[in-house]
Amino acid sequence: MNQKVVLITGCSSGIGLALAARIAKDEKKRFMVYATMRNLSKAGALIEEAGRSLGRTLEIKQLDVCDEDSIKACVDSLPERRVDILINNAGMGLIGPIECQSIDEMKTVMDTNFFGLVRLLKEILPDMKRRKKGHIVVISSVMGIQGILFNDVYAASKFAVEGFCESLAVQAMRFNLNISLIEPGPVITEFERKVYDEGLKTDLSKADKVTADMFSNIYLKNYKQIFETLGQTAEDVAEHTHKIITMENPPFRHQTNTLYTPMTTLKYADPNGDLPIDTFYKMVFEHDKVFNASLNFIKLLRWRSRKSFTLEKDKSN
Ligand SMILES: NC(=O)C1=CN([C@@H]2O[C@H](COP(=O)(O)OP(=O)(O)OC[C@H]3O[C@@H](n4cnc5c(N)ncnc54)[C@H](OP(=O)(O)O)[C@@H]3O)[C@@H](O)[C@H]2O)C=CC1
Ligand SMILES: CC1=C(/C=C/C(C)=C/C=C/C(C)=C/C=O)C(C)(C)CCC1
Repeated sequence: MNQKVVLITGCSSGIGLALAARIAKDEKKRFMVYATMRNLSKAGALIEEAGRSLGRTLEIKQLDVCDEDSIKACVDSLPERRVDILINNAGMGLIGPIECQSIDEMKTVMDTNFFGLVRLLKEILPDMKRRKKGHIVVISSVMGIQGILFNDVYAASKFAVEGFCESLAVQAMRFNLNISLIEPGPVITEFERKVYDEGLKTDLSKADKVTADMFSNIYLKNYKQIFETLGQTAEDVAEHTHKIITMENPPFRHQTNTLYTPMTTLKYADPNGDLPIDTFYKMVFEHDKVFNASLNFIKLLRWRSRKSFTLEKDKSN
């Protein structure tokens, strides 16, 4: 059988883990998945989730996207160094006022989210070009097209990824290669917990009172609520991505969360760029009660539809 080789980064948790398991369990067994992570001692959750696909359509390998040697060693270990589909997923978040973040912290975010992709492509792209076959899939974010309050550096890293891929896409086309940017909104994973916990620990003494207050009492206060209301599961994002890699003509950009699209649409609706900024400002500072009421309303609708789905399932069992 002519299986496609899929290499995925950052599979110890969240979206990477869900993606590796979903693609390895493809109904038609179309893929051989190399699920990679920087620290193999964290493989337990993936091993459990992979079940019978482990050793058949899924293998686990070490790869740190910040370490060129580890990328090369991983690619060299693959049969004929072949990668048909690269899924660049490894990434990290960072929130807070820039006054309270060190340049080193910011560099780590850029190094992981942006240069991680660049390092992988430097290793894999020449072979894909030679074979004139391949699909580069990047887990970007809605923050790859739209900045969000207190996500300055994280959004910059995702904008960098998007600018890089958009530039590369024309060249890729010449070699019959596809590039797809997957743009999830909030997803309930370790990312959310890590970013929130780090956010709570931020030393706000370097920020002025207005900024510190905005971060604690507006951003952090709304953060959990946004994830609870609009958040998707990692499995949901994996399902979208599985669909993208099985398409004949995959799109360049794909947003996974329809509840979030009203926000991103604002970006495309105004060439001056003021509309999303004004709207976010008003949502936060002027219409916060309406904004919170809307979130609660969406939460209620989602709870009711989940409840009726469970009842239907119970009836049919
Ligand atoms: N959760 C969300 O709301 C959203 C997430 N995204 C993006 O999705 C991707 C996955 O995040 P998500 O699953 O949510 O978060 P998780 O924190 O659950 O997963 C991140 C993964 O990246 C890995 N990673 C971090 N640094 C490196 C590195 N140097 N080399 C290899 N792997 C590394 C982590 O490994 P380790 O366990 O060793 O730290 C982990 O496996 C990221 O690119 C993120 O930006 C996009 C939109 C929304
Ligand atoms: C929508 C919205 C907010 C927060 C959005 C968040 C928190 C989005 C998180 C997205 C993530 C985590 C993407 C990862 O790549 C604010 C600023 C509270 C108020 C204005 C409207």
